[in-house]
Amino acid sequence: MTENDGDAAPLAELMTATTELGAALRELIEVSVITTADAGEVAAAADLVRAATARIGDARRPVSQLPRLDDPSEGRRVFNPVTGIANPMAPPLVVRADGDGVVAEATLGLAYEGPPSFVHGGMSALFMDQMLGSAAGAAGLWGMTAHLELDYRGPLPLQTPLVLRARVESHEGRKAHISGTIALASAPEKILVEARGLFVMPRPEKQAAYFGAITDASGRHAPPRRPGDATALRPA
Ligand SMILES: CCCCCCCCCCCCCCCC(=O)SCCNC(=O)CCNC(=O)[C@H](O)C(C)(C)COP(=O)(O)OP(=O)(O)OC[C@H]1O[C@@H](n2cnc3c(N)ncnc32)[C@H](O)[C@@H]1OP(=O)(O)O
Repeated sequence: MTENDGDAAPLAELMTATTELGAALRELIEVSVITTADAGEVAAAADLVRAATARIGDARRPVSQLPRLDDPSEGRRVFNPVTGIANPMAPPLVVRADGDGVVAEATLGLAYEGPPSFVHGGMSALFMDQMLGSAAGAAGLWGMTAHLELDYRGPLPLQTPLVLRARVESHEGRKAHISGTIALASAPEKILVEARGLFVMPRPEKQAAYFGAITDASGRHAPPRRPGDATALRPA
């Protein structure tokens, strides 16, 4: 938590409630694409969802303001669309250090479908982008995706445990070359998706232009104290 978060108890309560909402929405998304309920039931569900949206929809933060629950200087982004526990778009991937890289497991439902019964290729690119970025972070580097390419060697089945890996291959100056793979957890040696990416730490003037107006939940901005803290919020 950052020092300006105030009392820890309400924040813990907010984290619990927000995580609960994320989990409930994740279930809702999956059920919404897999349900065989009739039209009346689906329409009634839509009304319920709109009522829920109205209940919390009036209080909104601007895009330049980080959520109260985030602490990017410690890598906590609860609404990240791949790893964020509170973002229903995220499986979420739980990325952990493993050897000289990072690893995560995922079992994807029908909300991620591309070809019938298989994962959408764009989803694989999204997950690889995040995994490559996490590998950079785990190696003490950071950068924005400058180039990302994938080879799809075999389709990824839905509802089947997958294993995702990434590692930094080389780095020099502001550039890091990072690779990643996706395979079935039951056959980890048979690579189905291969990714290669170039991550570049933006030059200082670009960092300032991109992130200079970002504030924490109390409206305060603090300049980065280390390369990974483009939106660092700890007081200098
Ligand atoms: C245990 C786990 C812990 C984990 C703990 C941390 C977790 C943390 C996870 C976060 C994971 C987020 C993962 C998602 C990451 C995004 O989604 S980032 C969003 C998508 N990317 C973007 O929007 C970037 C858009 N592009 C840009 O803004 C600019 O092109 C860049 C990338 C900032 C580079 O601009 P710049 O700083 O002016 O760099 P520039 O001087 O042009 O180029 C520098 C060098 O890179 C080369 N380069 C630049 N672009 C390219 C290119 N496209 N192709 C080839 N070479 C290039 C240049 O040729 C140059 O090479 P050298 O001449 O130095 O050899």
